[in-house]
Amino acid sequence: MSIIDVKNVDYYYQDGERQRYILKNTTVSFDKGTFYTILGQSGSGKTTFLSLISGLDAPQKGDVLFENKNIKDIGYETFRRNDISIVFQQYNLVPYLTAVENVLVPMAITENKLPDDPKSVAYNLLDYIGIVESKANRMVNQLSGGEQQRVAIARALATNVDVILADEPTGNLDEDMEQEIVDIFKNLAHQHNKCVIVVTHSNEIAQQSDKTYLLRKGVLTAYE
Ligand SMILES: Nc1ncnc2c1ncn2[C@@H]1O[C@H](COP(=O)(O)OP(=O)(O)OP(=O)(O)O)[C@@H](O)[C@H]1O
Repeated sequence: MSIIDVKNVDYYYQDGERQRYILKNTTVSFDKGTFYTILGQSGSGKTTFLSLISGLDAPQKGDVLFENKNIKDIGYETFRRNDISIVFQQYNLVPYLTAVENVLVPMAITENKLPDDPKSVAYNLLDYIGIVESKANRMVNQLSGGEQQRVAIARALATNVDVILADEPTGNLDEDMEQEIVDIFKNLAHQHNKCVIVVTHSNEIAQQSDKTYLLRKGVLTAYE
């Protein structure tokens, strides 16, 4: 059974009198244990697609299902808090907190059952992702870009969700760092059975994913 189903979704922006379609009658499913990329040029609607499957925005027509339940019925806020995590290009960390404090933030918000000692879990997650304890205790704005993105991924894992979404997660990083981050995503899908969906304009990243969809002129097609 798929974990996310997009069913017959239309999404458009009103542009004066005209409706500008970003998605037209889109149907697609995503499974656990798989690393997906959504490939599209700038302005093709990748971020919009991610907003719809993360419950940050709602389609004008059609439905998004999580574990066969409509996310509208789960409640968008509840869905965002408990069922998915997002990694952003700009990291979106809280600059005046340490790395480990950033990882603790979603743990304080989620309703998911968490281990008794969230702090040691946060240190373990950071360590797993390559941030040792001395760095975990630093303010995040004193870490490099690649390190900050690792903290953002550890934060995405903190609530133990099955779906990890990412919007151009390596857009600010050099090639070596990009490869390390892509390897982490692969590992999360293949060793930890997560559903990982990365939107990107990078063919190099798409080639390393298990399945790629191309978004162009409102149409999402499987890319072989
Ligand atoms: N709130 C809005 N109102 C009207 N048009 C919008 C709005 N948000 C986005 N758009 C337009 O919709 C199109 C798709 O935007 P989106 O940000 O989803 O594309 P993208 O593929 O993520 O682009 P990029 O890679 O440059 O971030 C763009 O042309 C954008 O200008």
